[in-house]
Amino acid sequence: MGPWILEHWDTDGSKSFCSNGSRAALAVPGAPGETLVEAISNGERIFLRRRNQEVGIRLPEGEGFGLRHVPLSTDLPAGFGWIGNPQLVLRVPSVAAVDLPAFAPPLRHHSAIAGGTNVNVVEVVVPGEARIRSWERGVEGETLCCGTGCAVAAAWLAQTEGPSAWRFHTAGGEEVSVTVVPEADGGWRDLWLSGPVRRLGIVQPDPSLRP
Ligand SMILES: N[C@@H](CCC[C@H](N)C(=O)O)C(=O)O
Repeated sequence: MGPWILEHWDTDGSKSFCSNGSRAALAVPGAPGETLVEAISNGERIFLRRRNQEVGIRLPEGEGFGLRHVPLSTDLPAGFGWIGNPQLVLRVPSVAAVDLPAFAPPLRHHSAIAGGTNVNVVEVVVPGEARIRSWERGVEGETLCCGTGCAVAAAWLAQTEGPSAWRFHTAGGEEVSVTVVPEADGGWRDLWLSGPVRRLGIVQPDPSLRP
C-alpha cells in the first residue's frame, strides 16, 4: 500500500501542515494497530505509529526543515524553526503570566518573518519538562495544543541547553512528549512527537459534499 494522503485546513480556510491533525488520523475506524504508517500530510512526508493510547508522528526532516535565525528585537530568548509551518518559540519565566492575546499578535505578523508565524511561549520547569502555550496562525487565537510548536520548542531547547527529550504540559491540560536528534546546522533528525489520541465520535459526511 502507498502512503496515506492527509490534508488539513485551519479554521480560516487556509491549508497547512498539522502534526496533531496527522496524529488523529490513526483514530479513524479500521486504522492499523502498531504498524508504522507512512503518510504525506499537506505535502510533507511523515510517519505515524500507535503505542497503546498514544500516537507518535515522525516530523519532516532534511533540507529546508530546522531552526534558523530571524532578526527579532526581543529581550526574551527566542528560536524560530520551519517544520512544514513556521514556529516562533520564546522562553518566558511563567506562561500563566503572559497576556497572550496582547503579546502574540505583533510577533505573529512580524515583518522579519515573511508569511507570519505561529507563536509559542515556553516555561522550563526542569530540564526536559516545560509548560507551553501557543497562538496559532490560521486560528488567530490560542489553541489547546500546537504539536508542531511543541516539536520546534523541543528542538530549540535541545540545541541551546539540552536535553534531547522533552515533556510539555499544554494549555489543554494534556501532555505531549518530544524526542529529537539535533544537528549542528540547526536541522534535526528523528524528531518524534507523541501524545494521546481519542476518537470523539464518527462523522457521516453530507452526501451532497462528495466531489
Ligand atoms: N496553523 C498553523 C499550523 C498548525 C499546527 C498544528 N496545530 C499542529 O498541531 O501541528 C500554521 O500553519 O501556521
